Amino acid sequence: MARNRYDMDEILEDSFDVNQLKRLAAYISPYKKKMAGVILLMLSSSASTMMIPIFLQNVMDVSIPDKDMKAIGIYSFLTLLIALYSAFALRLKIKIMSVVGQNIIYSIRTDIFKHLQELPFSYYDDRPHGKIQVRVVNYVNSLSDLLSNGIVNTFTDLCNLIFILAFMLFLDVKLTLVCLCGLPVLTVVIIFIKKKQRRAWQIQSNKQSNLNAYIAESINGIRVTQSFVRERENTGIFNFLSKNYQKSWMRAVMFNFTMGPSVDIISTVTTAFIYILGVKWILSPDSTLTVGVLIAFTAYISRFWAPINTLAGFYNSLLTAISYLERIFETIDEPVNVKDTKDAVEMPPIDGTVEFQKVSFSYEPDHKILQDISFTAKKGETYAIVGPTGAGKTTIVNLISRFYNVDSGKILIDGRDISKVTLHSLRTQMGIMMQDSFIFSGTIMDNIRYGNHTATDEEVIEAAKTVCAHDFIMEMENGYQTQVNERGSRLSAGQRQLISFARALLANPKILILDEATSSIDTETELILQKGLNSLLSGRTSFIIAHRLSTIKNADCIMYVDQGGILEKGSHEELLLKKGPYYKLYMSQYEFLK
Ligand SMILES: Nc1ncnc2c1ncn2[C@@H]1O[C@H](COP(=O)(O)OP(=O)(O)OP(=O)(O)O)[C@@H](O)[C@H]1O
Repeated sequence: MARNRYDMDEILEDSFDVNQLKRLAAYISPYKKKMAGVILLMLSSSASTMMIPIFLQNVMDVSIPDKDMKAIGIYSFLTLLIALYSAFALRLKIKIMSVVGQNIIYSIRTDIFKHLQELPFSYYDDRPHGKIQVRVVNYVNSLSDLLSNGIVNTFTDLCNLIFILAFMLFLDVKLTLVCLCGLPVLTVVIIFIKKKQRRAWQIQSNKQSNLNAYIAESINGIRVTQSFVRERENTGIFNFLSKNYQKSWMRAVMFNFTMGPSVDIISTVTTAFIYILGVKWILSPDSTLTVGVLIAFTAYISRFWAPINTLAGFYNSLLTAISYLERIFETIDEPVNVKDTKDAVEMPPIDGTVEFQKVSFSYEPDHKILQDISFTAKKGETYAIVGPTGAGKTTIVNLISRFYNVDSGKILIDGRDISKVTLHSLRTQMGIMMQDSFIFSGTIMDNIRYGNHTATDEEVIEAAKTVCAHDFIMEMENGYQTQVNERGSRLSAGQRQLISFARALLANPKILILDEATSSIDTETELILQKGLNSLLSGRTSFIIAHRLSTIKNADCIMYVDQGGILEKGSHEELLLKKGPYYKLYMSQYEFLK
């Protein structure tokens, strides 16, 4: 998959896929009864308001000439009642549809988030995180208007149009035909701008995504930015992206704003024609058209164009929503290529033998990172993986947890191919401490307990003691209940590592993976920690990646990885005797310390 950046637009869909609306309909479906109820309510309200011009006609043509004050009073009272009922119906509609709209949005957002939780590392490797966030938050929110008002209003307005047409035809067929002459003109306007309008909204969604990606990247990298005094350059990039967003937005809304005025112009012109022709027809000697009918008819014309205006608005929000829906469903459809196979079985309690059989792997096609790697770590053994930066050490341990699928070869745990067992049963039996010791917002207790919700406070404290984290935690204002921020910004790098370490241990794993677990910890603490660990590691198979070779000297086996393969392996003493790359690495560190 091509990598995407904040300054790269995502590929736009050319043709509109109706299936996206069908899929949206599936989210709407549970609320169709409520929506139908609201539509009926609105229809009853508009049907009653449609009586008002008829009252007007009667007042003009009958009650005023007859000086019938009682009838005028009744018509006024009925008009007031209808106005009150309409206000009540509108209020109820807003109340119900806001809840329905937000419920639908909630379901869509839940589905995206659930899917994002399952997507493999490779998905996140390939795109800026800001572009993912914008889909979950902004794009989904943008559907709010469509779902809360658009759909119900469209149905109501379509029915209104039919009612109004019926009333207009009832009043005067000729005037109705004059009024309908405006519709073909509107259709031409819609056909003319439709494609451009959709493309404009797609581009706008892209620019919004780029801007979001840059904001997320800038916030994450703010410390580096300020250290290298890059604020001005970054503001320049931001302004450029923000300007692009603004321009794309202006262009897209320009199309939207074309619709309203077009409807207004067409309605004004047809109304003018109706007045001219109406007056002319009234004045002709054999006319049946009365002043009351003409006034009532013109009252209907404005009602006739109002729903058309709303329908045009709905059409606008539909086109906007479609450009967002494309991105939302694209995320939900993103294939989870690291997942349980159909016949996947539960991994039985792991004993601990890990075997790589001719494993090859690449992140990107044609760029092999590991080539035909084979080794077997027996139950309870500590395997250290060393080698130069970028040699593939982290990649090896990521494959053991099946964060990526291998290109070829097999990884077996206790003789079982890990691609044939469920991910859940595999990963719950592993303790993984990654290079990035991510700390979540919450208490220290929560952070350590992250991988084992059922662990008691005592077990958490025990794990913290083992990794020498207990003392510094107790020195904090609320001990284990101290609140830490996302990324653990109020903790030192070493403290963050110790908390992640405790988290990995608490999962009580059969296989423990420590990727640069102690690189930020002072040597004195590391020495104490090492002692505690030795007893803890017994019985568990562990993989330790470390650049500081002093930490892995006692490993059962040390693998030196480089150039896509294992260049040598053996115990510390054996490798020193070989005088190969490990020896050179060790001597360089030894020399460095002298
Ligand atoms: N997500 C990724 N997408 C593409 N290439 C990657 C990705 N992650 C790592 N690589 C590449 O794979 C190679 C091995 O990376 P890996 O992280 O396994 O190295 P490492 O030996 O653990 O390095 P270090 O000692 O610096 O942690 C590197 O050349 C790196 O550029």
